[in-house]
Amino acid sequence: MQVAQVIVDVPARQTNNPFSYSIPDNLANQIEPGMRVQVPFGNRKITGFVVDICDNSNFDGKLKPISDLIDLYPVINPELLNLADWLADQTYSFKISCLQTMLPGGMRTKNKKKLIAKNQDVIEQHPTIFHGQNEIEYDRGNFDNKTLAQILNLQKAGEIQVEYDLTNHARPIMLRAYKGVLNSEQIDEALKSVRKNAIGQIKLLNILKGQPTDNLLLSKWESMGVTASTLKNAEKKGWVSATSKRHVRNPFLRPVDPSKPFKLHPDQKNAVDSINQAISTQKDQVFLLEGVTGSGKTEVYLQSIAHALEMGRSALMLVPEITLTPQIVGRIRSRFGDQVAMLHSAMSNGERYDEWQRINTGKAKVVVGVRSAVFAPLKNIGLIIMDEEHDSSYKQADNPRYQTRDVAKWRAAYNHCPVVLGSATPSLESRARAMKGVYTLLSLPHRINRHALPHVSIIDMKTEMTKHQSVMSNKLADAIQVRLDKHEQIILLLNRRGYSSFLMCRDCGYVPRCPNCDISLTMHKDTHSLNCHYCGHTEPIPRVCPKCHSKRIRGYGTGSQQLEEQVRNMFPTARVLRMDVDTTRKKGSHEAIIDKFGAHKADILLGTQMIAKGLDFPEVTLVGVLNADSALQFPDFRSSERTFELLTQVSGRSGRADKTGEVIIQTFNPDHYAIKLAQTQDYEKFYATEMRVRHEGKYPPYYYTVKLTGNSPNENQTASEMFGIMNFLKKNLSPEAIILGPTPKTITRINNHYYYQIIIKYRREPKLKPTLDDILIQSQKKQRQGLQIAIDNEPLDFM
Ligand SMILES: Nc1ncnc2c1ncn2[C@@H]1O[C@H](COP(=O)(O)OP(=O)(O)OP(=O)(O)O)[C@@H](O)[C@H]1O
Ligand SMILES: [Zn+2]
Ligand SMILES: [Zn+2]
Repeated sequence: MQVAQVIVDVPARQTNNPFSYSIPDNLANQIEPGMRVQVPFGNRKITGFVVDICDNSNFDGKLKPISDLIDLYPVINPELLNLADWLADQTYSFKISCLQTMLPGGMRTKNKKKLIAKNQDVIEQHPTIFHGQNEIEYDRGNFDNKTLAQILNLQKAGEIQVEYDLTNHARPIMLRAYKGVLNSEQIDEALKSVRKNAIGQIKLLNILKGQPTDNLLLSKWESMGVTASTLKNAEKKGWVSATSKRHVRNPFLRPVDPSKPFKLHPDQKNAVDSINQAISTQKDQVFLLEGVTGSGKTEVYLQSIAHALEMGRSALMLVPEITLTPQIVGRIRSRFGDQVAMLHSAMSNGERYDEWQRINTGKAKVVVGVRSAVFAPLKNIGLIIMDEEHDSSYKQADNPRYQTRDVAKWRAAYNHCPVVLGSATPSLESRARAMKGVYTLLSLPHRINRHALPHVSIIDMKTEMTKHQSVMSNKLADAIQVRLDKHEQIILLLNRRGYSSFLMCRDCGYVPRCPNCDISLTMHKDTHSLNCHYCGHTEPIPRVCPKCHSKRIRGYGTGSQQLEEQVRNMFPTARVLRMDVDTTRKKGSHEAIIDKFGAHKADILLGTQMIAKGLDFPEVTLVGVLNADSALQFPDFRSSERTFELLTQVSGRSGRADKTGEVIIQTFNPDHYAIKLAQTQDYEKFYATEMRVRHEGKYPPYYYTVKLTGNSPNENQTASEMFGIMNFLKKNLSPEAIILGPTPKTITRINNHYYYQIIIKYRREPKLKPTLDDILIQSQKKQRQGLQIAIDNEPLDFM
């Protein structure tokens, strides 16, 4: 008897141990690891992943059998099954959540499925399955195990295709395709038989004469001047045969012109040579490609990907959330065409599924995507690239709380291929590893255009005058005018969305706060509302103060909406675009803004940090940062690094082509080292300074860290549970481990839940892993009492 080991999905009773279920005899050898099944659990049926199959006669038949198959082929391949084990261990999360994370959204729930026959023969040979239809809905109730076994065999043999029906919109679209079936003599005969004025038919026959007999889509025939009705007629006469081809939704909104590789500059060539060497020798070496903004890192990626493809292998390129994607994807597609698949959070479930399918079946060899694409089912990976490796979007905030970099390195080791971490401002962790020789450092110290980096000036807002109560200094306003006069483009960064950051009564000082969270509400003028950016609460903007009824209630702290209004008033003839979360909600709006600005149909692009990174607009010669202090204000050990990185990245958008660029940074902290060093864009000095700060404060990369967060609707309960955990940690860890807290989080209450945290800092702590595993298992019981515990290995922040 065969036994399936199944990781089940029971939210309140999670465990990493699989449960055993018997496989019904007539499905023996049909079920594979990586398929999802339904199994009985208590008196319910639940879903789970098969992780192993064993032939074991020790089980005496008391095992309950698997009740249903959810997948008809493995949706998790052997590499990813292995990875899930490691990931669960690394991130203190349950295997089930790791496995679910690996599937594209939309496939995580139970979907309807369709079986599509490859051709007429399959339909005719299996009347009990297809009943003469080309495609049927797969419903488990309709088939006994024997028929199911037949279906599984057919799918393995490629005779039928299994489609997941994700939503109504995502239903596969079938297109008609026709191919010629006559030989040339038959064609000549047919030509003689048709009437002289049957122009369509004559045209079709002549095309058939010159063409190999491939299946061509109707649209293709139409582009050659053959109509659908001509083809239908020809089908009746037996000149052509018809089939249906599945239409793959195309997530790439616009066509891209092909591009040729550039002749590399010496630094670029050096980098490409080293990377390609590692690809050729199948070495899982990690490179840190440190290149100033505009130094041609992307070209290095492209030529290394080309080499991996030449070696018959695939390539995975990861980019940060949303911002970079449209421009970078365009550049990759222009080089590698249809081999490229994209995985992106702004895609629909259907689009993501289609791309996932193209990757899974080996049709797509190059994957470009955000964080979750690190789980793309690519096989035989020859190169993994992480662009902007320092970016915070690479760390997942929810379970499993993984760092993409670590997953990338795991996959590189598994596939015997190199990883390239690219950045102008590498994370301190990565740079420190490069200094120790764990990573190989490759550097691109010059801009491609050989211009110096843009000139950066700092404006002290404590002393600077501003125009008409605006957030803009006179100097910045003047500089904008100069560029407008020269028809050059400008980027303005204000890292705060909404209209005003809060509302305050000038008479009594009242500030409207969120009823569910410990935070003031943000004013949004377009929706005429006060919004909470944490829980989504909204309420109307009051006309009078709810407390003292004064009419003098006003917004404070300019957000991007208000900046847009101010800029339009100050420069009435300038064409202005705004890019932030609020203007890019609609699908395609992000690309639309980038396209419009790229085509110079606007003069000023303003927005939040979305505009800071990766964009490559040659006409931009001025970048203005309205409030460089936004990130510095956070009480966190990484706030200097974030500030330096943001300022350096946004400065890098200026002067990328033949015109020299300029940057103006407004700040209330002109003497802070992160701002001063961003002015000279001196990463080396920043690295040295910040490493000293981290050393003194016992922060990463000198110390490893873990953050434990607890929350519940009851503050006392949260606090006392967290004290219990702290005592447990103290008892189990060595005296060298530093345990901070429990303390309330910076924003203690979110959505009426109270948050407390404990930080552990350590250098070597062999007992930490078992202790935290224990806490994870214990947290299952606590969860039933309303307390949620999260363990974050190497958290991004201590807030
Ligand atoms: N060898 C080359 N010859 C000519 N032009 C090049 C070469 N390499 C890159 N370029 C061009 O130089 C510009 C800057 O390069 P690229 O965008 O790749 O830099 P980057 O380092 O990735 O930038 P950033 O990190 O600032 O986003 C691009 O427009 C690119 O097409
Ligand atoms: Zn008031
Ligand atoms: Zn709220």
